[in-house]
Amino acid sequence: QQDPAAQLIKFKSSLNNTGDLTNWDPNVPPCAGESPNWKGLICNKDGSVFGLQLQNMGLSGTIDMDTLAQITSIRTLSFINNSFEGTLPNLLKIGPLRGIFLSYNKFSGVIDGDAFKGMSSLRKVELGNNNFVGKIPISLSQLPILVDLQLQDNQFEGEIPDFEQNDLKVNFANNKLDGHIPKGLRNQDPSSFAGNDLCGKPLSNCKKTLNKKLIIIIVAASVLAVLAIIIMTLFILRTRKTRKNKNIKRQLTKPDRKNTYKTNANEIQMQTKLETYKRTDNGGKLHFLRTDRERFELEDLLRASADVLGSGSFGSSYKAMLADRPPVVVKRFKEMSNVGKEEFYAHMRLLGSLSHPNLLPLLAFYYKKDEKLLVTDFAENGSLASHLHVKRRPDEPGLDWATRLKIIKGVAQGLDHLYNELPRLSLPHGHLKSSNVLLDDEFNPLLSDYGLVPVINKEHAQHLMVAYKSPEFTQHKHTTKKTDVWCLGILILEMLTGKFPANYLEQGKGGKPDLGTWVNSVVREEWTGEVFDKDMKGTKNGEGEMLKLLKIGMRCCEWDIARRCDMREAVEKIQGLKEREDDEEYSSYASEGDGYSSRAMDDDNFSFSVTN
Ligand SMILES: Nc1ncnc2c1ncn2[C@@H]1O[C@H](COP(=O)(O)OP(=O)(O)OP(=O)(O)O)[C@@H](O)[C@H]1O
Repeated sequence: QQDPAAQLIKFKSSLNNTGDLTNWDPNVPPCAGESPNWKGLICNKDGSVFGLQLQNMGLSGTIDMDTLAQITSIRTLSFINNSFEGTLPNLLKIGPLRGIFLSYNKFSGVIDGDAFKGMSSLRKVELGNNNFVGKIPISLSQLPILVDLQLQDNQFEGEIPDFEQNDLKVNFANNKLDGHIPKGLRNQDPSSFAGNDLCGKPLSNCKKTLNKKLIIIIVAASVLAVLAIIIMTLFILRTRKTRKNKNIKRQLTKPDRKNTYKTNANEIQMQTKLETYKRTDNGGKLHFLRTDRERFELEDLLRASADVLGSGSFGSSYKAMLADRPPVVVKRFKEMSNVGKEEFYAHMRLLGSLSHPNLLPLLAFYYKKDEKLLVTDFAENGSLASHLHVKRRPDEPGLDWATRLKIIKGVAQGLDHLYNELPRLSLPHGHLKSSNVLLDDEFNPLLSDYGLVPVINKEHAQHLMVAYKSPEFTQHKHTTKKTDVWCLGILILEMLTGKFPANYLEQGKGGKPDLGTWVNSVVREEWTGEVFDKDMKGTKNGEGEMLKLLKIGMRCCEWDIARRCDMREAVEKIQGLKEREDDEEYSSYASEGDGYSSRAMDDDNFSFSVTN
């Protein structure tokens, strides 16, 4: 890049009223490492310029984007509360910008629809309290990782484009906007839309929609009245079995935290299913795999009452309440014919021989050519996924930091055991994700669905198993021993941020960022303080260890396999995290608490930058 000092001096020459910038001295380097020598700069550790923060300085004149674009390390520009006039500067000149802050100036005019087109790194856009007119530029709604958009107190008019970004917070108050509030913004605070002519959630219903709805309801009611007799007759004519099946559907409700669907109908479903097994496989039997458990037979399962736990990528899972013993889980697998019967039996025996406090034991299996059942223990506290992502009651606390740390340590130990015991498998786990981390009554983690890659049909595995969402597979169609490490990294980031990775797995679809972009946006931005799950309590003094874990997660998610750590290193680093406050170095970052408002992180280091 061009000499940044010279470029900054040139940039300054197009500004008026630069009394606050007198220490911009061409003979002194702008940055000494991450400490700025010149006022209003944010510096990277390597001494390059990360951003300009020229706020409240009475500046006016021209923001010379061509000159700033010569400083290729620039990622954020703030000119809040100055006296700049004219149209929006051409931001596309600095494509990788992550933040642009122009609120409280006198900018005016229409902003071109494409003004933000392709700025895929842009996360924060603040244009509030100016005099912009015309439509909200549609390209803003297409920014994949936008989280903060402030357009309040301008004169934007017309309808709001369809914003659909996850985690986006907007403020459109006091403009001249009208029409429906788009679906993707229904969860925003109502005050963000005040002072416009908008309708629909979170504001009151739109009149037209109400009329339409009323008409629909009246028409539907008349049609229903006419058809009522026919429907009644049909009901009477239905067979008893059909009625039962309808009940099954009706009675299903949303899962609770332990993912159980409480309904008697499910019992019938499971028993019918298992009876089918018995009939079609010559009275085939359940192959029990453990010597450390009391044995049970298929008949015991048939007699058990059962709840549906849920349906995953392979089939449904049921919780079966056997008489006089703890409940077990029966999971149906439809796509498990990758190997012949003998090989399948051998592989099940191998998995059934594994024993570790952090592995959900495989108790038994049932074999049929195109469908298999695997029987495991039931985990009392459901899955990690449900604790992170299912909506809680207000009185239910989220998982605190100490519990999350205990869980990730257990996960690491379980993986370590799999790597030691299944050295011949290239993917000893293969399907590591938060719904396959189950929690016992004391919130100890138990890994499930491990070691199954060899028996799952290849096409199905590649379509649905987590390991095949890794960058090495999506890009180069191969997996390695480090692929499980990538899954571990995603799990770590999910636990720390509370975000659901599946939302990011549909690569590039619907304007969503692909998973890689999401991971990068989590770890590379200067918002480390914001990144942690707000529902994670007990973080006081734990920030240093949380940051260390974030860094481990990032190392595990490294796209470049050569740079990604291996399982051994990941496990050792996780085990090295301190659990107790009085441990030495526990609160290594805590003392810096008040001095920063945001933090930046690069591949090898965390760095802190003062922005306010
Ligand atoms: N042994 C178990 N104890 C308690 N809950 C379980 C158990 N096994 C599965 N569950 C829960 O039941 C639900 C359905 O699980 P299932 O394994 O069928 O699908 P999944 O994990 O969501 O997806 P996949 O099939 O890709 O693994 C999940 O929420 C899971 O966490």
